[in-house]
Amino acid sequence: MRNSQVQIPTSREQCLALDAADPLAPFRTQYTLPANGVYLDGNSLGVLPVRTPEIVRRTVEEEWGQDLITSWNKHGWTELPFVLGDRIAPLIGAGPAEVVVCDSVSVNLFKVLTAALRLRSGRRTVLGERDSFPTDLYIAEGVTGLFEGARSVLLPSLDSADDLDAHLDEGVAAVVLSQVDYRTGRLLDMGAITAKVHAAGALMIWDLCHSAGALPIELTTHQVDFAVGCTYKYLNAGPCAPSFLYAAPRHHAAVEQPLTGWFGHAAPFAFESGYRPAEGIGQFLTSFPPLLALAGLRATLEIWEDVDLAQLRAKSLALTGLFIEQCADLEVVTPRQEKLRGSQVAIRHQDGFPVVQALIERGVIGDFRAPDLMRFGFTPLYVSYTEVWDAAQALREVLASGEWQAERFATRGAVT
Ligand SMILES: Cc1ncc(COP(=O)(O)O)c(C=O)c1O
Ligand SMILES: Nc1c(O)cccc1C(=O)C[C@H](N)C(=O)O
Repeated sequence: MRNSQVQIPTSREQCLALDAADPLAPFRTQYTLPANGVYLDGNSLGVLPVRTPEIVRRTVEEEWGQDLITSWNKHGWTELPFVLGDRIAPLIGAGPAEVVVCDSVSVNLFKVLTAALRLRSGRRTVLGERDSFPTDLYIAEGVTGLFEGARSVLLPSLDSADDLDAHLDEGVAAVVLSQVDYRTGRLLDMGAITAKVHAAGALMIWDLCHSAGALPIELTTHQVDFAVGCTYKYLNAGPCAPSFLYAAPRHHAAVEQPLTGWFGHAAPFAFESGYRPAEGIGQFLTSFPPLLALAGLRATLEIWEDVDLAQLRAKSLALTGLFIEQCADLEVVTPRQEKLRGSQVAIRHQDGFPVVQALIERGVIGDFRAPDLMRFGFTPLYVSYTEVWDAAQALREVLASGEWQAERFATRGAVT
C-alpha cells in the first residue's frame, strides 16, 4: 500500500531519469564509494566521506602532533562534545545545548535509563520490545538489576502505539524503544507512543540508531524525555564513532545520571574531591572526549549542514519502495506502508546468509541478521535509483541461478 506522492520508478530508464533530476545527487561525490559495486549497508557502517581523511590527518598531525596539549584551548577540544551535539540537534529535532556527543549507545542508555528510574522513583518497571537490538535489552536488564524491585519487561514487537495500552500501568517508570527496528526496518510513531507513555506517567527513551540521518526526527515536538543514537551508520562518522545523547531541558535540573566522571563535573579542572554535576546537558559527560574519533564526526557533520531532510525522506521512501516492488515476489518483512518504514528493507529467506554472500561477490553489499533476514540499507545521500534497480535484479539473478549454493558462501566470519 502506498500513501504518498513519492514516485516509484518501474524501469531502469526511469531510474536513470530520476537520478538525473535528483536534488540530492550532488552529495554522492562527497563519499568514497566502491568502484564496482553498490553499497547497501550504510544502515550498519556508513561509508567514508571524501573529506574525512584530511580532517583526521589535521587532527592527528597538526592538532595533536604540533599543538599538543595547547590544542585543548587552541582547537576547542573541550567544547567539541557540545559543538558536535549542537550540529546533530537539528537532525533530530532538538535545540542547542540539548545534545552531547560521548561514549557509546549502550553507555549513554545506561545513563539515561538509570536517570529515568531515579526521576520516577515510585515506579519500577521498564518496558521494551523483545526483538530490539540486544544491547538495549541487556542494558535494561543491567539497570533494573541495580534497583530493588525493578524489572525489565519485554513485549512482542509493537504494530502501533495502542499495543502499549495493556502494559502501561502505574508501575511503569520508563519505556525504551528503537524508532526504526534494526532487523525489519519498521518505523514506530514517535508522537503517538511518547504521548501514551506520558499519559501513563512514565518517561520515554528513544534509540535513534537506525533513524538519525535516515529521516526527519522531532524530539522537541513530541516532548521526548531522552534519546540516544549512533553516528557511524547514516551519519558516516566512522567505525565505532561515539554516540549522542539527548535530554529534554525540562529534566536538566532534576536529573541524576550515574556515571559521575570528572568531565560531567561542574568544574573538571578545579580537581575537587566531591562530585558536583555540571549544569545542563554537560552533566551527561563522563570522560575525556575521544578526540581522534570525533574528527570523523566533525568531518561528516559539515556535509549534513546542507541536507534538506524532507528531500532525504522522499528519496529514502522512493529507494526502499523501488526495492520492495522489485522484490515483491519475495518475503519482504519491511512494512509497505510508508509511514511505517525506515530506510532499509529486510527480506526473509531461509538461506539468507549464503544468498547475501553471493550478492556481495557480485558487488552488492547488504548484510544478514539471524535467523533468516537479508537486510539492505538505502542511504539517500549516496545511493542512486539505478543502483537500487541493479541491486534488485542482481538479487533476483542470484536466487534464480542458485549460485548462492556454492560451498564458498557457506562459511561465516565472526562479524556478519
Ligand atoms: C538499535 C541499536 N542500538 C545500539 C547499537 C550499538 O550500541 P553501541 O554503541 O553500544 O555499540 C546498535 C548497533 O550497533 C543498534 O543498532
Ligand atoms: N556497525 C557495525 C559494524 O561495523 C560491524 C558489525 C555490526 C555493526 C552494527 O552496527 C550492528 C548494528 N547495530 C545492526 O544494526 O545490526
